[in-house]
Amino acid sequence: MTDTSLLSPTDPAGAVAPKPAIPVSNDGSSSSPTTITINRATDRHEKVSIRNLKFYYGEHLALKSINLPLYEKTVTAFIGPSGCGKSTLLRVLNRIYELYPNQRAEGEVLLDGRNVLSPDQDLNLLRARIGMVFQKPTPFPMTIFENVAFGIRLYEKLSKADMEQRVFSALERAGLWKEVKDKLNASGLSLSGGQQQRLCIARGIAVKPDVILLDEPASALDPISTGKIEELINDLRSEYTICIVTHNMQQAARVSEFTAFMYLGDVIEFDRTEKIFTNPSEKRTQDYITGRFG
Ligand SMILES: Nc1ncnc2c1ncn2[C@@H]1O[C@H](COP(=O)(O)OP(=O)(O)OP(=O)(O)O)[C@@H](O)[C@H]1O
Repeated sequence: MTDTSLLSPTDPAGAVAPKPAIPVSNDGSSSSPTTITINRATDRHEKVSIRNLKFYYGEHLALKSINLPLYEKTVTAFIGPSGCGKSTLLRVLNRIYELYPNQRAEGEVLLDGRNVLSPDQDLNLLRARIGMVFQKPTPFPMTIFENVAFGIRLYEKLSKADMEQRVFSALERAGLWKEVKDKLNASGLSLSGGQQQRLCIARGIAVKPDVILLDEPASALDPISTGKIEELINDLRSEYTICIVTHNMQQAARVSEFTAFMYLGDVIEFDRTEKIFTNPSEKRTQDYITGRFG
């Protein structure tokens, strides 16, 4: 499987006063109990709009009805206790779940206004636009250069010189160039875990994605490698729409601008990260971030 993808362009930078928090029900209407708070921002462009998204593993409803914006050139963190649906939500966004039987999604995931769940969506193109990096680094058993070139070849025919330039700049962008420039023909598997993870990020960036999905990208790494991944996320946010699943709340607070707290297949609260971690609207969010459960 190819685990890369791309993301897009513009971000209306600027700090804007958020709209008042609107308690909404699971289906996004605003009429029901104050169990869910989705606090949309007025100063951001919605790159991805998730609407009434349900997801099933066989008969098991793993996502109940998610309504959520993902803002362009913004890092959104997904937090919540084990099994709440964080990874499942990421897996829906680039339809990677379709590699497995008996898994299905309902609802809409609009990328630049177009529903990527529609049957006529080209899956290769989708996975180029929305790339994914997994918890465990997944370099291919080929050279460092070829690991990055591989994804590009799936989508584009480049001259040798253009290919080299694209690969080199992806390695540079992923903060790996200095460490690998003298051994581009060594196996990707010969790198350390942290380097392998940055190689996977380089592979994703190389196809010029719009969105990058990071599923616990640093949880298998030592603190120094984790720091490098966080630096890289900070560096990439100006160009890409980034979603990160993490169990590390300090990490979510450090790297993200928005945070979604998930619980039992629902997004319970979505807001600016600072609000979530200092003054959440929902008691369940408060209980989770203060360690009362999870
Ligand atoms: N392949 C699968 N088949 C059936 N059920 C699954 C499968 N993968 C996940 N689930 C179920 O879907 C729900 C959501 O799982 P998911 O892995 O998305 O949670 P998560 O929040 O990412 O958990 P964690 O933090 O432990 O990684 C859980 O109830 C889980 O048991």
